[in-house]
Amino acid sequence: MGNVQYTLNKVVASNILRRGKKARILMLGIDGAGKTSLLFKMSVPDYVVGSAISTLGFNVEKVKVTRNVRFTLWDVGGQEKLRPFWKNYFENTDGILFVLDSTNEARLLEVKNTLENILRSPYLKDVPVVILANKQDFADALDISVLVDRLELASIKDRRWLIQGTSAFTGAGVWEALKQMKRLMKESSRPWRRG
Ligand SMILES: Nc1nc2c(ncn2[C@@H]2O[C@H](COP(=O)(O)OP(=O)(O)OP(=O)(O)O)[C@@H](O)[C@H]2O)c(=O)[nH]1
Ligand SMILES: [Mg+2]
Repeated sequence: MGNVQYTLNKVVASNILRRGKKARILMLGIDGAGKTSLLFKMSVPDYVVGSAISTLGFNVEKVKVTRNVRFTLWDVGGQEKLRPFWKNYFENTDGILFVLDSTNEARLLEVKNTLENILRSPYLKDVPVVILANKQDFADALDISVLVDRLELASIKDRRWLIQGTSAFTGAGVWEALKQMKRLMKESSRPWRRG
């Protein structure tokens, strides 16, 4: 009997390993930040950023981060009138990719308020956040250190977070962002959603 149970446990364990881990990642940020462009840069080989079509609903894509880890990425439209719907996507989220346009200094306060609102949600308690300082291919993009300061990121003390420069145009930092997210999730005490 003991042996049967032992064998059974081993089979179950190996099945879980083979299936790997799946995580639900939510991409948020105000309109024009580059969420959809980054989503496709992450999931579509040879993707080239195109004309601006603001997202009215959502896009969802799967990406393989490592042999065992897959992310389901949800990109939700960021126009102000759509933001009240974001909360419908919060439940079961394992990680937040918060995207901002590093060239748009005029909207930084809006970006700051938007991020703070998201992080207040009880559904997103303890959920790690990677802030993507996007459009770093532009010469006038704000430096990471300036963004840390202006967005008062040091005041985020209730979860793991980091900021990563990206460009959906060149692809710079895009892969790193996914790896960093995986690392933050691993470090967080929160259990992963079973995929
Ligand atoms: N040069 C450059 N352009 C970018 C980058 N990321 C996005 N863009 C452009 O910025 C515009 C807005 O990008 P989107 O990906 O549509 O932005 P979004 O965050 O999905 O916007 P909503 O769907 O309205 O919430 C598009 O014209 C993109 O081509 C980038 O890293 N570099
Ligand atoms: Mg979009």
